[in-house]
Amino acid sequence: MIIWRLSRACFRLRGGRPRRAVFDCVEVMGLILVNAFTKFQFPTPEECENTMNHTDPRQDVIIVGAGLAGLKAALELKQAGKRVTVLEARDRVGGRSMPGEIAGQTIDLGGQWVGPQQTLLLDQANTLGVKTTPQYTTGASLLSLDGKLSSYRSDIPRLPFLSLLELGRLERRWAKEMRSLPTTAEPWLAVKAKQWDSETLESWILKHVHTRGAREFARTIARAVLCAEPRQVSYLCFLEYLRQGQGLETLIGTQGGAQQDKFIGGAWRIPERMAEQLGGGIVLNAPVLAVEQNGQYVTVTTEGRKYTAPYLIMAVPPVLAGKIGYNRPLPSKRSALLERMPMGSVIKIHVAYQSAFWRQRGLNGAVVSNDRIFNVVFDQSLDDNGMGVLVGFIDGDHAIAMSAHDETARRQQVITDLVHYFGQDAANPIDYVEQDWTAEPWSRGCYVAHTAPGVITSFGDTLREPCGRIHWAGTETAIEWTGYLEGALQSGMRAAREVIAAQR
Ligand SMILES: Cc1cc2nc3c(=O)[nH]c(=O)nc-3n(C[C@H](O)[C@H](O)[C@H](O)COP(=O)(O)OP(=O)(O)OC[C@H]3O[C@@H](n4cnc5c(N)ncnc54)[C@H](O)[C@@H]3O)c2cc1C
Repeated sequence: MIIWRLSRACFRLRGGRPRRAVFDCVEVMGLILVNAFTKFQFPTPEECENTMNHTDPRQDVIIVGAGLAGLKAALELKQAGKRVTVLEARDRVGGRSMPGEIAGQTIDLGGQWVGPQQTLLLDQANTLGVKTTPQYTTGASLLSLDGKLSSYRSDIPRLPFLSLLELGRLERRWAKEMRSLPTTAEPWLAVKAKQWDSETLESWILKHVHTRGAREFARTIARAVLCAEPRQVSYLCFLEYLRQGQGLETLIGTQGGAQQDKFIGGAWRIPERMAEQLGGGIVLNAPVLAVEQNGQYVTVTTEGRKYTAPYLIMAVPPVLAGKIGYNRPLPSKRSALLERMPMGSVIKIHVAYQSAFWRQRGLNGAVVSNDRIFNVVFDQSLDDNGMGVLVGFIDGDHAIAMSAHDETARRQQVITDLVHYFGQDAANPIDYVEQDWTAEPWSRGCYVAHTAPGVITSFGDTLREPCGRIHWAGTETAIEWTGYLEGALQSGMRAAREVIAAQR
């Protein structure tokens, strides 16, 4: 309108009608003023701040989450010459890998063990100068089954003869069934996927395992590895977890298994050093609230800031990815999956004593129990001579129940259980440290997400599928060792590769 009036004024001037031209010019100025007042809106204080704080849009990739998956993706992208910003909700990096201290000894409040099969993690640690030390295994382990305490010297506890026979058969059956799953981590494509995903692990146990000892052992295993009750987990989900962890023996094993070694000084040093290697580009205390995909860019909103880049890697637990707002809604199948991948429940507890008194009695400090609340325990002492430290877990339903109590009540329960296992020597610890992962708002539980029946076969195929410019990482999306530090690294590498390929 304004342009039309201006060109008409010029035309009238050239045509020798100056009075009409002046009239047109006045009209134009009036129009400009009206437009300015009616269309211009003052930005809200929030918009002002957002505009001021908009980061450099020349970033190539934004990564949400500075756990091992997000950090690995960032390092891979940096190595490929990409500019990366990592946004982390907490005031520290590492996520489910977290430092702690008991009586002056550094400890892992989150992930800690590594097995010889976990080569990405071992290589990563080696590159960063983080060394391993074997888990202490000298001596006998303890089993507390239905109130009865016994000791054993292998990874399989001493059970009644028939239970042991059945347990052997069960292990062989699980090994065979897990081998029938695709090695590409697409369990929904398995020939028996629908059948195995139509029941819980508990209903499967009730149908196929008959002795009490073998049943209880199977249930304890599920609780120990997934921190969830067998009635909450689909049988297909459990089998896929076994497959990713190379079978039951490897998953629960110490020598030759996933608990063979620990990291000297703590596994948490790995993400810490990865962050140092990145040399900047990590924004802490920056919970991502919303993600907008517009044309060629993704814009991410944190409290008071916006970040823009062509691609985004979401490296947070599924349940938290589902809480973020998306301007272009995720495909309904994908949303449905995020809403149906709850985390397990676990409280990790360290207890320190003047000495590792159990070692002097020929025990290695390891305990498995079906009848106690503090039901999985390991030795965490540095050596034979100094302070003794035990580390263990309260998991599944027990974790939810104990989370509702205060620390004094939990401590009392833990010490009571330790006295049941190790006798009165365990009654007087010198220090106690706990980490309740069910209460962590930026994890919402641990170690890993699981799925109930029907979820994998209905929605599972969207697990790693990019949604526009959003790519997915995090241990839950791993192809091997989901739930572990190894799986987190592997998922970060895969997501980085996807983004590099998409940018070509
Ligand atoms: C008690 C315990 C014991 C374990 N034991 C072992 C073990 O012995 N060996 C082993 O290999 N693994 C173990 N694990 C599992 C291992 O720690 C995890 O698999 C791994 O750390 C997951 O890494 P990740 O990067 O996928 O996710 P995370 O570590 O969860 O990282 C995700 C990050 O995203 C951040 N975040 C979440 N939401 C947002 C948001 N909206 N905006 C910004 N940031 C956000 C979180 O703060 C977090 O830092 C254990 C875990 C726990 C808790």
